[in-house]
Amino acid sequence: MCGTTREEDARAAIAAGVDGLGFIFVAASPRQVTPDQAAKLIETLPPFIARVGVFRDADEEEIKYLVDYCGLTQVQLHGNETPAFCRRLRSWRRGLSVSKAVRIGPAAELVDFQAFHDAVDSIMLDTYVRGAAGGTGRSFDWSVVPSLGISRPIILAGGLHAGNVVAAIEAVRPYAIDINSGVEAAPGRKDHALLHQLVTTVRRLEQFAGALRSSENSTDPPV
Ligand SMILES: O=C(O)c1ccccc1N[C@@H]1O[C@H](COP(=O)(O)O)[C@@H](O)[C@H]1O
Repeated sequence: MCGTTREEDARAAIAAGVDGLGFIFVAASPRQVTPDQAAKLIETLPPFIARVGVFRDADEEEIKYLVDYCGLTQVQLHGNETPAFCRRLRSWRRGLSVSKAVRIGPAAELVDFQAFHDAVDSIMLDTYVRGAAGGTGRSFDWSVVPSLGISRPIILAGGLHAGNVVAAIEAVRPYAIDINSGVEAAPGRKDHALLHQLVTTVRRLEQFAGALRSSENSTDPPV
């Protein structure tokens, strides 16, 4: 879950079952947190929860500083960061997970996904909206994803909410999803009921898919 600004939202997200929390360091965002806010929130988190810093065309040294200062385990890059930039961050700190966000839409950014193959740990797909870096609450045409030739794990983002998340997962089959404005009462203030509803929906789908896989793999003879 991205756009964490309050401790009660972090607690609710973890109780609902999210695997990671995102902290936005983008000045234009209504969900922006200061380094001190992020560090304090991160201090309260239990083990095994990913701590993700969200940046847009930030200075490399600033990102490195915030990784250490806040204890980030992952960075999510929403600007024009190049493969070389991503590669440098990834090799700077072994274990730091680097995700490049790419916006998809009618005027989609032209991206050579192969050039990012050995530069990032995952590709985040978000919706292209002119003039916006992210957090638009808008989804894109998921059917284009297979034609993009992405060879890294896909994190699907962009306007996901309890009402469309199953269709989104079925269409894209992503490694993970990122939720943000679809679980908010207002920018930066998560709605705990919406959050619970969305995460429960995803977990149910996972269990269902797991049950299907295990029945397909069953070696029991038919009765
Ligand atoms: O949420 C923001 O304000 C934001 C600002 C700048 C860069 C990224 C931002 N959020 C990311 O946008 C996607 C999609 O969000 P939504 O579900 O459409 O609201 C998500 O990855 C957020 O991490």
